[in-house]
Order: sequence, then structure tokens, then C-alpha cells
Amino acid sequence: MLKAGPVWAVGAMSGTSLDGVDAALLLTDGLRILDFGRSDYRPYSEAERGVLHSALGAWQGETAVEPAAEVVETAHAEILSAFSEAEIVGFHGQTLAHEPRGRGTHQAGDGAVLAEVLGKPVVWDFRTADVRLGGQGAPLVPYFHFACAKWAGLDAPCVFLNLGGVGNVTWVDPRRDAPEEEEAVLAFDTGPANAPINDLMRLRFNLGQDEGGALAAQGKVDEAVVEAFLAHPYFLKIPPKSLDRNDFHGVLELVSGLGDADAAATLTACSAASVARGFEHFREMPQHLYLCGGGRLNEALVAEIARRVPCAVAPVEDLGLDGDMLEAQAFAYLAVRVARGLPTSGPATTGVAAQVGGGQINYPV
Ligand SMILES: Nc1ncnc2c1ncn2[C@@H]1O[C@H](COP(=O)(O)OP(=O)(O)OP(=O)(O)O)[C@@H](O)[C@H]1O
Ligand SMILES: CC(=O)N[C@H]1[C@@H]2OC[C@@H](O2)[C@@H](O)[C@@H]1O[C@H](C)C(=O)O
Repeated sequence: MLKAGPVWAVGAMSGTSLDGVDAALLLTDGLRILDFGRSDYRPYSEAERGVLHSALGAWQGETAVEPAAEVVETAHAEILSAFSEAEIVGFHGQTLAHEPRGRGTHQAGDGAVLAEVLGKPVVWDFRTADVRLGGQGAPLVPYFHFACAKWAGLDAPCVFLNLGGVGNVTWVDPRRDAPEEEEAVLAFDTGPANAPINDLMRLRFNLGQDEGGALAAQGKVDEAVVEAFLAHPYFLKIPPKSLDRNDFHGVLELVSGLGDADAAATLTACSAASVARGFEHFREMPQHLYLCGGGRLNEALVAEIARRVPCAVAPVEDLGLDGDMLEAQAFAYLAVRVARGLPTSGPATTGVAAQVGGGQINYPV
């Protein structure tokens, strides 16, 4: 049983770009952020990344899953064992497959194993209950984005945009008291963010990313391709809606006839255009769009977003937040919420039928 009042929790996230594990400490009572603590990053080795990559799309029981789960559990045991001050752990795991209205959602890694190894309660499997109750199972960070807006003392609607493999936004109204209040948040996945850019760099140069957006900055955007990309049925869907990493894999074909720099510029513009397209769903125009996730370091992507959205764009660092660690901190926050019986998602974030505190807790025996 978790003691009453604020506790130090450590959250860990292994994101869709398969680069490694982020872990971060947060002092919270499950409602407010009281303090941020230290954080760490544990990259996957090339061999580990290969194991994870070949398990993408796999469901429980398939042969690729066991080695992937072992990689995830080992990497998390390593990084999390250095956070002895944490009283509880939020363990997201690695999404291998996500089909909310189909086969469900699948994050590799067993929280019971980690609870044993770490000797602490571990909250995990955050998405399954939400999906079972009709939700998208994602995004789950929105309630934390609301807490961040409160922590930063904001008093007008704003938007947080995470630029990972996939992009996800939360429109937040910090004039409300709690994230689960009606009209306090609205969230959805915007479209692909870095995944197609990374895939292009891998395909044409065997590189992992377009560093700083340097290649895209040299190219010319083919707006006809951006238009064709925006014809994807995903953009007609009303939120809540979520994506799997490879749902937009076909976008690479749209740029197959373009030179390298033009292809990079055009894919970058596609990701930015999908963010701008998302603005039609917001209840009230935000004053600021705050960026987090690795894509905020891609200057070409940030410039394209700023050109296409109708509000100011700034990194979350302008609020005093750490844009690399927000997701890890979010799973620390959500772990405490689960342990305290508070909801972690609701109709406005995942479209779940009713508010749900998704996540299992395992205690060491
Ligand atoms: N310096 C940089 N220049 C350009 N792009 C970068 C840079 N740093 C990171 N990125 C991009 O950000 C990606 C990693 O972002 P992040 O760690 O937020 O993703 P993730 O958490 O794995 O994904 P998700 O949020 O979808 O689960 C990289 O794969 C790369 O595409
Ligand atoms: C199924 C899944 O793992 N989705 C991730 C992914 O990465 C970004 C976007 O797609 C978001 O929906 C989600 O992650 C964040 C942490 C979330 O649930 O809020």
C-alpha cells in the first residue's frame, strides 16, 4: 500500500522510435506535480534494437515476442535499479502492436518480473483496460499534460505536442480544476511525426534520423504530395483516434520519385501539415503550441509546424519542462494515479466509455 500524500515515483518509457529507455523521477500525489527529480537514458544496443524491430507487429504468443520482452525487461531492470529513492514504478513497456478496434494493444515487458527484481510496486499494462472498455488505449499522456500546465501556472488554453515516431497532441484548459473534468482536455494522435523521416533516412543513407532537419532544410516541399497525404482517411476521423507506428508506412511511396532533399522536406511538411490539420478539432484556439519529444530538435520540422499552425510555437523548455523526459514523467504520474484509484484516461482522451484507471499493479513477493 502506498503511503498517503506525495511520493517519489519513477516512470519509464520505451518509445516507438526504439532508440532506448527514458526514466525520470517525479514527486506527486497523483493530482499535482510537486517536484521533478533526476532522469536517465539507457540506449538499446544495435543488437537489442534488431530484436525489437523484428518483433514489431507481433502479438502475445508469437515467437518474436519472448526475446523482445527479455530485451525490454533487462534494459528496464538496469536503468530503474539506480532509482532507489522511488517508492513506486510506472513501467510502460515497448509497444509492439496497437489495433484498438481490432486485436487490441500489446506492450512487451512483464511488470511482475520488474517488481521482483526492483523490490518495489510496479504499475504496468496501462493501455489494455482502456481498449477493452472501447477506448483507443492512447494517448495516455494528456492528464499529465494538464498537470504540467497547472504546474507552469498557465491560465489560458494551450496545446502540448509530442513529436515522437507518431505525433500526439493534448489541448488543455488550465482554468479547470482536474484533467478528468469535462472539457479540461482533448487529445489524439495527429499523424506520423518522425517515423517516415527516419524511415527515409534509413532507406536512402542508412542513417537513423535527419539530424537537426539539415537535409529537409535543403529541399523544396512538394505541396501536391502533401495534399495527397492529407487525403488519408485518418484525417477525416473525429477524435479520439490513435495510430500504430507503421499505419502511415505507405507515405514513403509518395516521395519515391523525389530527390533526397526534396523527399525529406516533403515528408517533414507532411508531418507538420497533419499537426495543423488537428487544429480543427480544438474547442478554443490555443495561445501556444508547446513541443516535446525528439522531433522538437528537428529545426525543419519545427519551422514547418510554425508556418502552418495559427498560434505561437515554443519548446516545453520555455515552461521550465524537460521535453525529452515528459513521457517518462507522465508514467510516473499515471502510476501514482493508478495506485490511488484515480482515472488515467477518459472519453475526451481515448474515447473510453467511462473514466478508467488503466494499469495493473504488481508487488514484490
Ligand atoms: N537532433 C535531432 N535532429 C532531428 N531529429 C531528432 C533529433 N533528436 C531526435 N530526433 C527525432 O526524434 C526521434 C526520437 O523521439 P522520441 O524519443 O520523442 O520518440 P519516442 O518516444 O521513441 O516515440 P513516441 O513518442 O512516438 O513513443 C528520433 O527517432 C528522431 O527522429
Ligand atoms: C500505442 C502507443 O504506444 N502509442 C504511443 C505512440 O507514441 C506517441 C503516440 O503513439 C502516443 O499515442 C503513444 O504514446 C504516448 C506516450 C501516450 O500514450 O500518450
